[in-house]
Amino acid sequence: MTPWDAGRGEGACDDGRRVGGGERGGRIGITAGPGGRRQERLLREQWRAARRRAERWEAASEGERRIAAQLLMLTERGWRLLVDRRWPGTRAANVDMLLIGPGGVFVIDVKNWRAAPEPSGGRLRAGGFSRDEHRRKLLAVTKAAEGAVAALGMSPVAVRPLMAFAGHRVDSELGRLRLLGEHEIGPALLSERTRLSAGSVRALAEHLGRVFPEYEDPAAADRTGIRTAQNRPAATPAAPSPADDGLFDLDGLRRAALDEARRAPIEQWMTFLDPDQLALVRRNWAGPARISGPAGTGKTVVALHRAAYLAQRTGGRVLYVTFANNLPRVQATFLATMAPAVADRIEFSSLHHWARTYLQSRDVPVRLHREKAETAFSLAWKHLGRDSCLAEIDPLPRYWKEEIDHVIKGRGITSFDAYAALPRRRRRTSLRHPHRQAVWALYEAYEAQRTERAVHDFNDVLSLALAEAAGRGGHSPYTAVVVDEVQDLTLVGVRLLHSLVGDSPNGLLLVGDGQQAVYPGGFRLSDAGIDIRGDRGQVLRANYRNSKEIVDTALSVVAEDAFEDIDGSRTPGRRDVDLTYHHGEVVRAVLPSPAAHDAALVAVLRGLTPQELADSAVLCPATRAIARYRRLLTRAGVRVCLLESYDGRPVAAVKLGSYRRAKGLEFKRVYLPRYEANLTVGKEAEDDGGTAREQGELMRSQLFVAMTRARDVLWLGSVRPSGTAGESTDREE
Ligand SMILES: Nc1ncnc2c1ncn2[C@@H]1O[C@H](COP(=O)(O)OP(=O)(O)OP(=O)(O)O)[C@@H](O)[C@H]1O
Repeated sequence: MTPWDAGRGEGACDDGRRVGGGERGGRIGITAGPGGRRQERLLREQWRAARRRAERWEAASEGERRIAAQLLMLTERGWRLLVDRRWPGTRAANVDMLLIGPGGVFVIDVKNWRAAPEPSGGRLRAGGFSRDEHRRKLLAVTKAAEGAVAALGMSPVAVRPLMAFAGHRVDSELGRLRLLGEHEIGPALLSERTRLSAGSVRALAEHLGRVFPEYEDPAAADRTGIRTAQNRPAATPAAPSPADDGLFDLDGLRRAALDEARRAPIEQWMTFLDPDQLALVRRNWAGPARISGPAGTGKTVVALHRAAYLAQRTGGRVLYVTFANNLPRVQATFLATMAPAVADRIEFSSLHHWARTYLQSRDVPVRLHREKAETAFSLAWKHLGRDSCLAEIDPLPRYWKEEIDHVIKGRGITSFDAYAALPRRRRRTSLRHPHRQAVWALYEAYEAQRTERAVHDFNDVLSLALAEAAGRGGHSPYTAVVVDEVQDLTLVGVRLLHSLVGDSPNGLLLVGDGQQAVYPGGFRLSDAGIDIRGDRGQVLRANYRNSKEIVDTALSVVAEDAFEDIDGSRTPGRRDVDLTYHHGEVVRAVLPSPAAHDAALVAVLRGLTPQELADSAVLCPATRAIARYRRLLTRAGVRVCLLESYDGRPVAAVKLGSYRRAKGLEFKRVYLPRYEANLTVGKEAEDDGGTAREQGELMRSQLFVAMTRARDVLWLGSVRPSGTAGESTDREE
């Protein structure tokens, strides 16, 4: 029985019957029937041939030769193996093997130990003795390999250290280090998810072959255990610096990787980054840092790679937080695909969920009760709001609830004096002193009603967590905190996250874009006591998601809406964006009636292939519309997956959700039925002193976010009764 048979029997393939190519790294496929028997025969022949080739190596043991033979089997499936290489920058140190294949780059140290390895307390032991120096050396060589592949734009998350043990059965992990026995190594590597194309494997192997030249000190033969007996070069060339490495068409490599990713489902994750992005992933920052940039510039990509990189480097835990509930699930799925070795050390959570769990773990009672808190507000509004001067500005309670949530409680304001003097960021409607007094009275009445009911609202949860975190002594459980979509957090939320890591080097990373704020209110980083200076504030500028047509359409919605970012800078709505993607198109479907509009939407969705449908989303401004389109589509036989249930794994259904929930996500095709309905809000009301203008601006921001989710097609549905001036159909649907 070959180790490959063993792998099959132990479930290295999902169903033990298939595969070959696809999402796994060129895995061996055995199917039942005559074809399966043929494949099995081929497999056995390959194994015998690999064993013969491995015999040519002067390996110290039969077990090591078996490992070599297993890796040679991989070379039949598009993997490249570099054996016994010199560690650049050292004279005597060597690297046993570098293996490059669809599953990534593996830096391999082969061990022929009598005793089995015992990972314990983050250290490596065997036979009762510490063997940790071997772990440390392998991690150091891996770092050199990460630096080498970075020259080709490859993220460090695709490089993994691996110790292979001759004569033992092992399959475990020690931090980012994978420990595999001679039986386990082949099947384990083949079941790695595909992340590199054949062209990338070739280019990386050639590049690494030059950076890590063949080892040539014959005296070291015994030490390395495995070495080629033939064709040893007479002299070893010096390792070229990446800059001298003129043989690579880096852009070509990246383009090929991208073309491949674009054909794949939208959930495919990236291994190659651009040099600016990669530099941010690997950067050493002396304190809190911030990455901003327009929609689609790769902020989340960088943040996820950075989280994985920090988890790899530090061995500690990383907290990755966003405001929205659904996003952490999706991002956790992406990260687990991209960097499985560290996935269990990166915690993805929405801010409120994290705060509640944290308070529970500290035995702080939390009585979050949304409905009772809403009742408390309704009563306060009835008694003190609706007949006050506030009703002159906006007779509906919603605006005033937002004022309390986002401006007063969200910013941790606890006295009227502080509120009276507060610049109300991102709130356009100006409030004079009597209005602020009325708001404060409403706030106090709400707090009294809420306290009477003994319940908390969402802001209370964050304030309680902040008080607890600020008062706690000892070490934080996190070495780093990454905050995505930071513009939607409240000031108290940002203070809370800052308190977990303080100003420690590489501790806090804030990622976001003020133009995509979809909640009212705002704050400045300086209000949170976070000082981001010099190179710790970085801006990404190249949009990788949207074509010019889509960007122009989205920007035209917010063109008049200048916005203030969390660093206090003011930017015009129509900002400059560097475009790199050119394939997306805008399709406008202008229909004479709501019924015709909906029929057109259904028709276009029904015309999609299952894969196209899976890469599509229908986005609506409000919950009522979502319920309506859900019924409509389901009745028409179009499978629907609500965005709140989507977790980033490919699912054969069109996604459906609100503009807000689509935040941070992207789809190949985005359908916005009746998109223009919100465009006019607040336009007529311009400066009448009311809140319509501000609310219109918020709706436009949300529509902007929804539009910029589209990569290949942005479908804009609208209704204009026949004969209405300006009717047009840019493309028949
Ligand atoms: N270097 C790159 N080369 C090619 N594509 C890239 C690159 N960086 C990011 N992308 C792709 O661009 C798209 C946008 O990336 P991402 O979601 O990280 O952007 P973002 O700035 O967070 O967007 P938003 O703010 O709109 O949510 C993704 O499809 C991502 O895979």
